[in-house]
Amino acid sequence: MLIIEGLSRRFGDRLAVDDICLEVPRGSFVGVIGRSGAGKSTLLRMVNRLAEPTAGRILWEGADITALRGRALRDWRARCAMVFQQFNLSGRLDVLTNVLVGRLNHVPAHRSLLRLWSDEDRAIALSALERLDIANLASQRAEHLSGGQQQRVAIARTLVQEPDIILADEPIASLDPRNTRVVMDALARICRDYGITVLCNLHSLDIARGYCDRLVGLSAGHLVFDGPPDALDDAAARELYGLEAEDAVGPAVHAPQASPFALHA
Ligand SMILES: Nc1ncnc2c1ncn2[C@@H]1O[C@H](COP(=O)(O)OP(=O)(O)OP(=O)(O)O)[C@@H](O)[C@H]1O
Repeated sequence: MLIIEGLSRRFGDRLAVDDICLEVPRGSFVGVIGRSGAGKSTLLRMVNRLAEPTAGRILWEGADITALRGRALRDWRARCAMVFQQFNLSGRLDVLTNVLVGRLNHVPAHRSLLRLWSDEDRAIALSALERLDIANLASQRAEHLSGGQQQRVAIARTLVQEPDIILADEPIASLDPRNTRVVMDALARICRDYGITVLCNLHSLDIARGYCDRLVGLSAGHLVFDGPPDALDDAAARELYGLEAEDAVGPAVHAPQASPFALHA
């Protein structure tokens, strides 16, 4: 269980996140929604301590994450993997090596520095690529892949970290509709198959409603909605998005039902 207690973050005189409280059971797929500047990224970044809270606490399985320092903090960051909009791959390195970077916390420093990956680590990385249906790309340079393929490599990299939580910060913002589905399907499958908690910032309300089992809506740093997608009616969407609501509210883009987690390159 992830518990967020009275979490705030101030930048100068602006409260980016203001006194947020949440309880997220393990294995949830939570969509964090709201207009630009609402505080979504800041909230996610605080969970893995890329941003420091000004006030409040974050607890994971009862442990106070906000108090972690040094090695314990590095371990937490490995268990709390991030997926970014811009993939953050090393373009000149091949796909397999990019995924192996996710194993850094599991191997001795001298081996990772010399890139002496064990057969076991390679097998784990290949297996993650297979799970994402891109094992055939293992030897290609990352910069030669499409955006959707690169995001799947980034997700494979998080998988080999063996995380408890995946924090996905606008993971589909730079993808076309087809790749959007492929990447969201992958996150949904990981959440379901491995019981990994996924917190996913999304601009598209349609995608959030179609894929997430819970939506958390932020407005100017405040929590203004927390509930299942069906409970987000037009009035709630209007409170979240204001004048943008008519653009934001549309039919939900549902994960495919017949073969919900089919992935195609
Ligand atoms: N490092 C920073 N320094 C100063 N202000 C910041 C910093 N990071 C975020 N902010 C401010 O905090 C507020 C929330 O930003 P945040 O990036 O969390 O919002 P967001 O909902 O993720 O927006 P977007 O959807 O555009 O990414 C914004 O007003 C932003 O300008």
